[in-house]
This record gives sequence, C-alpha cells and structure tokens, in this order.
Amino acid sequence: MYSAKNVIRSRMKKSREDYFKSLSDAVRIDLNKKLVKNILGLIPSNTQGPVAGFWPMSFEPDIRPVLETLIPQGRRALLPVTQELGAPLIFRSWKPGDRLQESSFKTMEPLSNAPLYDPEVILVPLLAFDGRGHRLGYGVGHYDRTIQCLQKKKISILTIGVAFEVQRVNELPMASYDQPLHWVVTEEKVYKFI
Ligand SMILES: Nc1nc2c(c(=O)[nH]1)N(C=O)[C@@H](CNc1ccc(C(=O)N[C@@H](CCC(=O)O)C(=O)O)cc1)CN2
Ligand SMILES: Nc1ncnc2c1ncn2[C@@H]1O[C@H](COP(=O)(O)OP(=O)(O)OP(=O)(O)O)[C@@H](O)[C@H]1O
Repeated sequence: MYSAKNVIRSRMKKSREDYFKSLSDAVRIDLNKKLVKNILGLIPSNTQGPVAGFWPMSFEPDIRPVLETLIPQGRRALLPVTQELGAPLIFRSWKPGDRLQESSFKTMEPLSNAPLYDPEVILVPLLAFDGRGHRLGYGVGHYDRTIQCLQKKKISILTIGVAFEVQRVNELPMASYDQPLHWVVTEEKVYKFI
C-alpha cells in the first residue's frame, strides 16, 4: 500500500507540475476563476460556519478568492496550521492582509495569536483523486487525521477537494483511515461522492 501510493504520488506530482507549467498566465487565471466559481456554488447558503481554505503552494490552484468572497458575506475564513508530525491540522482565522509565517512543510500559516475555530467546510488540496472521492495527498495523513478528529468531536463537516482535471485517476489504493470527500471540484466539473 505504502509503495503503491508513493508511486502514484510521484507520478501525479509530476503531472500536476507539468500541467501547471504548460499554462500561460492568462489561462491559469481563467482556470482558477472557474474553480472558484464551482466551489462557491457548493458552499451551503443555509449555514454560516467557518470555511477553511488553503494558501497555494507548489503548482496548486489558487482558490484564495473563495475566502475573499465569503468574508464580506459574513463568513469566517480559516487556514490550516500544522502541528508536530502525527497530529491533526488545526485551523486559525484569516483575512486579507494578515501576516503569515512559513511552516516546516513550507506552507504559509496564520500566526499563533490568530483565533482557532473548527471549520464547517474544508477545501482540501490534493495530488490525485479517484472516481469514488478518495484522495492522495503528500503522504503525511494531515487531512485524513483532521477529518477523522473533527468527526469524532461530532462536528459535521463538508469536505470539498480542489484539483485540476489532470489529477483525476481511475482508482486509488485505499486504507481504512482514508476519508472519502463529499465533493471534488475541478476547473471543468463538480463531482459528488457522498
Ligand atoms: N497549500 C497547502 N496547504 C496545506 C497542505 C497542502 O497540501 N497544501 N497540507 C496537506 O496536507 C497541509 C500541510 N502538509 C504538508 C505535508 C507535506 C508536504 C510536502 O511533502 N511537501 C513537499 C513539497 C511539495 C512540493 O514542492 O511539491 C516536500 O516537502 O517535499 C506539504 C504540506 C496543510 N496545509
Ligand atoms: N486517521 C488516522 N489516524 C492515524 N494515522 C493516520 C490517519 N490517517 C492517516 N494516517 C497515517 O498517515 C500516513 C499517511 O497517510 P496517507 O498515505 O493516506 O496520506 P495522504 O492521504 O496521501 O496525505 P495527506 O492526508 O497528508 O494529504 C500513513 O502512514 C497513515 O498511517
């Protein structure tokens, strides 16, 4: 399982990078806009809980405008914060202009004085997803652990994977702790899984 996932992980890292690098600035901006529109269409309008996004890193789509759109509508926006290896992610409040710091995973995170909240919606970055809503991440188990931990606290969450269409594969190897996503949104489609 470990090595099967690792093989797919390296392959999908490479295809996401190749795809990203093949895009002109104009096309990439257009793709990000389509993703943002698709995501905004899935945010429930009958609830007001916090929405966790992510600060884009290497060759990921930039979906920050989702948060920038939701904040003026009265939603709280959150960004993930990594803890020690093996611990779930926690989420801290973010708004445009806030200072961020780089984590040991090279992600940009709110400072430790930004207030903590549990998200109601989590936008989940990924390397690959399959036809059943399973995802492959960087292999640290961050999001799997986090989703499980929130579910244990009886917090009802909506998980939305965010990806380019090139990240879709037929079937990923599954482990018992893998949490399928409710939705995956790409620049072309909105996939419903749960
Ligand atoms: N934008 C973003 N934020 C995120 C994640 C993510 O995937 N993307 N995470 C997802 O869990 C968490 C951080 N966890 C991470 C765990 C491992 C690596 C990692 O292995 N990075 C590679 C370099 C990536 C690359 O350059 O392609 C490395 O360090 O070798 C990154 C983040 C929370 N925040
Ligand atoms: N809920 C969990 N409880 C305990 N360990 C977990 C849990 N989820 C994942 N792990 C551990 O984390 C490691 C990485 O898991 P996996 O390969 O599924 O990561 P991933 O889904 O690709 O990445 P990520 O979730 O970090 O984006 C595995 O060694 C696994 O044992």
